[in-house]
Amino acid sequence: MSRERDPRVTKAFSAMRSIGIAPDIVKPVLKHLLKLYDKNWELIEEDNYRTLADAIFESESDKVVDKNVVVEPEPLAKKPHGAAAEDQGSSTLDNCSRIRDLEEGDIPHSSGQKLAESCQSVSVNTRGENLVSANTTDDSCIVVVDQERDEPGVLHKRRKEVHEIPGDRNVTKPEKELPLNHPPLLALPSSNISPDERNQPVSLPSNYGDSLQYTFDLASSRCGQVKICLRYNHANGQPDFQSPNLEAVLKFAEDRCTRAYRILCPNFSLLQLVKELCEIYLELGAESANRSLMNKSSSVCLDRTIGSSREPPGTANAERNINRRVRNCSGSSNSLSLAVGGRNKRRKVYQSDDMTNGTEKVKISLLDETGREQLPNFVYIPENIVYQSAYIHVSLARIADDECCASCKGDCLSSSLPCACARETGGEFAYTPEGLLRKEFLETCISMNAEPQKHQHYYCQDCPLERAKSRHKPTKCRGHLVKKFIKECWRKCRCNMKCGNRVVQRGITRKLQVFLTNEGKGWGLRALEDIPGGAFVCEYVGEILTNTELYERNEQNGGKDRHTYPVLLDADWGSESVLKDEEALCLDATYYGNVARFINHRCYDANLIEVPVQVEAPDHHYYHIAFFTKKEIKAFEELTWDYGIDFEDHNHPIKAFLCCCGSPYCRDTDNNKPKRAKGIAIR
Ligand SMILES: C[S@@+](CC[C@H](N)C(=O)[O-])C[C@H]1O[C@@H](n2cnc3c(N)ncnc32)[C@H](O)[C@@H]1O
Repeated sequence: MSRERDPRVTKAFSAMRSIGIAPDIVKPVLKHLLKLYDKNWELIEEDNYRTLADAIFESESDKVVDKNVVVEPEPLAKKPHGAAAEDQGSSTLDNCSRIRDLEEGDIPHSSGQKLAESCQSVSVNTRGENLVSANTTDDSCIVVVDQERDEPGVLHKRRKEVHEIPGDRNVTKPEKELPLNHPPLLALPSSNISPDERNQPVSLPSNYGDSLQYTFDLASSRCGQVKICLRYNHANGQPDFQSPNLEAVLKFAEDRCTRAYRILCPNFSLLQLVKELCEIYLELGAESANRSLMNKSSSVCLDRTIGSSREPPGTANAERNINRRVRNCSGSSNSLSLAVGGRNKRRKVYQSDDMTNGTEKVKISLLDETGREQLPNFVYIPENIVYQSAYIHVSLARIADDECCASCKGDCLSSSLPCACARETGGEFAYTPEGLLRKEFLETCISMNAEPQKHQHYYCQDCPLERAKSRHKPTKCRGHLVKKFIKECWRKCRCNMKCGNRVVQRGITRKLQVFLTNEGKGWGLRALEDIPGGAFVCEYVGEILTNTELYERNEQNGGKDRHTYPVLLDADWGSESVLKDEEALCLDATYYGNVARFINHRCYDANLIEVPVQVEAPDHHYYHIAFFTKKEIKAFEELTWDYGIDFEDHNHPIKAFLCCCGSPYCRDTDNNKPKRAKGIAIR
């Protein structure tokens, strides 16, 4: 009987085939990866099989190195870069074949230069439009940036004038005037690159460190052209060396950088990075007052600029950064704090590549492009922690047998009947096998949030909220919405950690970033990848306080904190006649919290929704607040949540902020009046 092939294997083979890799090459690598990742297909399938493709390319290049013979690889119709099926036509670089398509007169010639098939040069301009390949005589690659400039001290020349700059000995004049959309055709044999009168090239000597067998030259001309020459001397000693296709080199390098430096921008481009390098070089060179800085430390600063996780090239922010000047580099080598100066003013761009200090499974970066904001002062914690008096007693004995699935095995979602935990959720699993909220569950939660008055409420006999406000004369309870809970499987359950009914407890998996918003809301949280609707994003984590402790805390600081972050855990408050003080709980993320403390409010059409999730405690006094996407979210979209503030409630102990959510349904009718106090109590 023939065994049926796992559809995931078939898919992997076909993804690789689409980029020209034969199954016999794929098979051993895939096998190895499956073993390495303990059959975790997600890691292999991620980014359209990027890991698999990388592993194949690595193993192929290892073969070449190991045997010191060139293995003729399968012709790579397309090279994976983010997507295996990327269209080669969208590639930004041409290789030698393109040159042959050009007219003879268009091919750049420099004096005495012979064209060799093996090497290409690339030209880019600041508009990112013109790229050309040409051949040079040695194994170096040359990048030319043609930047039009009109700043004093830097000549502004149109492209067709570029070749007429006196003193620019390195730039070859093409015979013909180029069509407007045609790239500048400049081929510069690296050996001929010499400094012009103004800017000396930055050059690392070939004996810079024992292993550094390359030279790296940067030179600029008066017309604003910057030339980079890279020479790798090892190649000279290898008779079999063949210059690789430049397009492949760039794409490999992009892939490698993306992984090594954890670049999250899908549009990361090495060419853009090179372009920025040239532009920074030009800008520094143009500033004569900074000449000494340029001579002494520019190479250090440039290294840092590139090595640090500034906005990845290719993004709007990277474009903006081009106009900034590096004046000073500070911070330790792994601190990504970088000082960037504008022409007349100093600016600081605070960045951290992981504000969680390694406490989450994924890194979460922090970015302030304006340099205006103080870094948030709080301690990052990935899980809630009791401040002092909150009564949270977690013990196996308190979990009754019918409150867990003690007879389940493997993945509860794969069983035809809902397990005991699912019965606690309301008879059905809340999650799909893909780990998303089921549509009906999500829709009910959204409707409950949008129109709470249409849903059932609990009314406490003795409301802890009112009691905290006035011990002697508490007013009537205003009601607490009866919430829809998720009960996840936990320790006493016999399913495994990969069970589909364990989502929130696995923690953050999405790529997120804390950034400074432009609308005056302070810091905010955004997605760095597309996230489907119904996906878990993060939990609201903070100190677990009793309602009284929260009230006292607020009294003590007199509402001085610009941002306060309490959330009530009031789902069960009305179910008991008198709730003990230590059981009326809330979460405060002001001093201890996670990324959720940065989620800003948006009236009605926020993209996140909070769902109460029970993990360890069997009662509803304590539970987790989990944020799920209401709909698909695009990369770089800010993540928002409707705090449920009644902006008209002027008697609330904490004054609401002036809402700048920008929603067409904004409930704050006061938002064109003078600013109110900041700080809120959320729900
Ligand atoms: C949970 S925090 C969100 C993170 C906060 N922006 C920060 O910088 O730390 C809530 C505070 O953010 C600010 N905020 C949130 N949403 C806002 C909005 N729509 N308009 C104005 N301020 C907002 C308010 O100061 C509020 O007290």
